[in-house]
Amino acid sequence: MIDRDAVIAVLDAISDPRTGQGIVASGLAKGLTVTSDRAGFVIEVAPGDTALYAPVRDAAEAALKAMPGMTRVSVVLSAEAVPAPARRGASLSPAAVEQGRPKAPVPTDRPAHVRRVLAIASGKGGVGKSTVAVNLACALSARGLSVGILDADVYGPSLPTMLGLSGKPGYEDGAMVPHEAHGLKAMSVGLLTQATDAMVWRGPMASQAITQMLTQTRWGTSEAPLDVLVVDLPPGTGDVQLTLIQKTPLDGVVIVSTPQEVALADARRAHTLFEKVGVPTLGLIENMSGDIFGRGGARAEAERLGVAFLGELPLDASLREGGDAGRPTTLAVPEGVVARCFAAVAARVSEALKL
Ligand SMILES: Nc1ncnc2c1ncn2[C@@H]1O[C@H](COP(=O)(O)OP(=O)(O)OP(=O)(O)O)[C@@H](O)[C@H]1O
Repeated sequence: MIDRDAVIAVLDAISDPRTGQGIVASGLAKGLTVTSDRAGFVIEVAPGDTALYAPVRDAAEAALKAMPGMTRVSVVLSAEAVPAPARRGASLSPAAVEQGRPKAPVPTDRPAHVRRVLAIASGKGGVGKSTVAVNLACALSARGLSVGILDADVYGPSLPTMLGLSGKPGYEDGAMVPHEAHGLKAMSVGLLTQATDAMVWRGPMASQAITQMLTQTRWGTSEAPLDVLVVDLPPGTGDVQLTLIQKTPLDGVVIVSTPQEVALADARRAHTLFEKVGVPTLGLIENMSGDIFGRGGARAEAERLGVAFLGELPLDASLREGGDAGRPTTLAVPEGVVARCFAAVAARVSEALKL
């Protein structure tokens, strides 16, 4: 059983050559995902810095692989198209936003026979976005809706683990056939590629692959359309996310945050990004709410932003265990606190999306 703190300690023993700090402490390791036997994250650097950071990636990979119980490690070194400081501005600049939804009300990438597309986003990695995506999908399905889930989290695809999926999707009449798990139709970038194949997942290729999975998967048919497709986005507000949300006809987004200020600041940034491209934020969910991280931060933030607060999920070992075992807690313990929380969120989301 790999412990997230142990992973962070291992990574912080490696220095960021620019700052001299540990690579987690310096913010270099992004989107860190730790499951029971795997870990992965992404290092985003300016194009001129790849040679400088390649040894850091190699050292991190070697150090993680040496941890007892670790079966798969994915460290992605990704060079941005423009240097990082300029990129952040560009993500939210009027020029970027100009290309957004309001000017293009009928995006071409709408998947066929899918009534609504709901994104699950977070400003920060590791806040429980995938956990929320999977459990919310189950809760929507429990309302009698036909539900699909697309794991677009190129930095750390966790759907295969969380739903117990393996094997490539089928292919029929020019379209991919999604897996079925717990009544959900499911696709994940993790099923299409080895996550260790770092180079494949550079920005532009990542969004291309996701667009393909979105539009070339048989989610529904004319007789049996899919009611809602839940898309688990990669964490953050960088290029991959921007391209995706500009290309994808999202009907709404649910933003997941932990209660700490750092996570909330990123959640705020995510909300701003979606707002600017015309995708309504259906609400904020506070995850890992409770003693360790505090409570109530996301509710207050939702109020400040003028969006709905959808609920708080406690820090609960069953969520982690359910995720690791491929059995979402919402289904495993249907009368529990977690399932009740997601049932309420599903009701509000259904209403907002007119499902
Ligand atoms: N409320 C919770 N209580 C306990 N563990 C949780 C909770 N929510 C999520 N986790 C665990 O935290 C880890 C990270 O969660 P998850 O993969 O859902 O986050 P994420 O935001 O999708 O991460 P990333 O963006 O880095 O892919 C997982 O091991 C998950 O099981």
